[in-house]
Amino acid sequence: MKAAICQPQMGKEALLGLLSAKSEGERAFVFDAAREARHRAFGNKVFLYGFLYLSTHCRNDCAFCQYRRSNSSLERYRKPLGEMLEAAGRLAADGVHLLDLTLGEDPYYVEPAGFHRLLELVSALKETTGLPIMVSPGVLSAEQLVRLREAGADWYACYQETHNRDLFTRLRLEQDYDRRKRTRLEAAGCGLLAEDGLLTGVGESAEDLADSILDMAREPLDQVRAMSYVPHESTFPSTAGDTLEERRAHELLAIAAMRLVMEDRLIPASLDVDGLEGLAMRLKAGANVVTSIVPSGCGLAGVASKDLDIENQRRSVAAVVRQLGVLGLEPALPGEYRAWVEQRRRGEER
Ligand SMILES: C[S@@+](CC[C@H](N)C(=O)[O-])C[C@H]1O[C@@H](n2cnc3c(N)ncnc32)[C@H](O)[C@@H]1O
Ligand SMILES: C[C@H](CCN)[C@@H](N)C(=O)O
Ligand code: SF4
Repeated sequence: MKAAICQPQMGKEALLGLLSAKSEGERAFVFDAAREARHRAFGNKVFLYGFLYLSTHCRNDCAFCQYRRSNSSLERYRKPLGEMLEAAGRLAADGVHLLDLTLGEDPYYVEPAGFHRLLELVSALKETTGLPIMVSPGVLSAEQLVRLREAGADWYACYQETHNRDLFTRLRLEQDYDRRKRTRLEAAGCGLLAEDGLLTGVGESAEDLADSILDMAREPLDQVRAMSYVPHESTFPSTAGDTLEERRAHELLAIAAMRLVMEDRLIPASLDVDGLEGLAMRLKAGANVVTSIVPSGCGLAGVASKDLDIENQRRSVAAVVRQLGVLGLEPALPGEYRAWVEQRRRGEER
C-alpha cells in the first residue's frame, strides 16, 4: 500500500486498495498520508464556509433528500431577501471566507421568469458582505450560468452523487446524468469555480468510488467532496454498516483518496452530516474546508441534517475554530482564501 500512496498518478487498482482498507491500522496509514498531502498544499490553514439555505421548495424528487417534492409532510420556507442579508452579515462578521447560497430547484428562483430574483440576491450578498459567493441551485442553462457569473457569483456547486449511471438513476429520479455533468462543465467554462460531490452509504461499491474519483480528477474542478448519506423517514434506509465507524468508512476513505489524487483541490469536512462531533474525523482524513456553518436564530436549515447543531451554536465559527485548535489547525486569513480563489481562476484561464 505504501508504494501506491507514493505514486503521484494513482491508478485504479491502487486507489481501490486504499478505498477498501479494512483494519484500523490500514486506515490510519491512509489518513496519515492524506494529512501529509494536505500539509504540503495548504500547511495548517483551513477555510470556513457559511451556509445559507434560501428555499426548501424543490421540483425534483431525489430519493435521498428530505426536501424531495413528494415529501408532503415537510414544512417548507422561502426566505425574504432582507433576512438572507441579515444572516449573511452575521456570518461575515463571524469571519467565514465564503457564503454558499443553496436552494432546492425552486421554480420561483430557477425558472427563466424568476431567475432575476436569484441574480438580485447574489449581487446583494456580494455587495453587502464583499465575500466570495458560491451558488448551489441545481441544473441551469448555459445562459443562466453566464448571468450568475456576471451577477458576482464565484463558484457553482452541483453534485453528481455517483459516476455510476445506474446508481445515479436510482438516486436522482427522472434526472439526466449527462445534463447534470454538462452544467458543471459549462460553469467551469464560463469562469465559475466548480465543485462536484459524492454520496456514500447509498449502495456504492469501492470500485464506484474509485471510478468517481478518477473521473473527478480529469475534470476542471476546484472543490470535490464526499458526504455520508443521512437517512430520513421520507427517504430510503442507509446501505452502510451497523456501527458509526462502518457507516462513515466510505466517506472518510473517499476524502483521503481524493486528497491523495487531487492534492491541491479544496475538500470539505461538512458539519451537515454529524454536526460538530464529526468535524475532527473528517479533518483527520485530509479535508481542508469546514462547510455548513449556519447562523442560529435565523430559522435557516441544513440539507442532510435539517436542525442538527444549529440552534445550540455548534455550527458556528467560534465552535469550529476551537476544534481546529485542538487538531493543530487554524483558520486561514481572509486574504489567503481570496488569493487561492484568484490563483485558481488564473490557472483555469491559461
Ligand atoms: C447542494 S444541495 C442543494 C442544491 C440543489 N438542490 C441540488 O440538489 O444540486 C444538495 C446536496 O446535498 C446532499 N444531500 C441531500 N440530501 C442528503 C442526505 N439525506 N444525506 C446526505 N447528503 C444529502 C447531496 O449531495 C445533494 O447534492
Ligand atoms: C450540502 C451543502 C453544500 C451545498 N453546496 C451544505 N449543507 C454542506 O454540507 O456544505
Ligand atoms: S438534492 Fe436538491 S434537487 Fe434533489 S430533492 Fe434535494 S433539494 Fe431537490
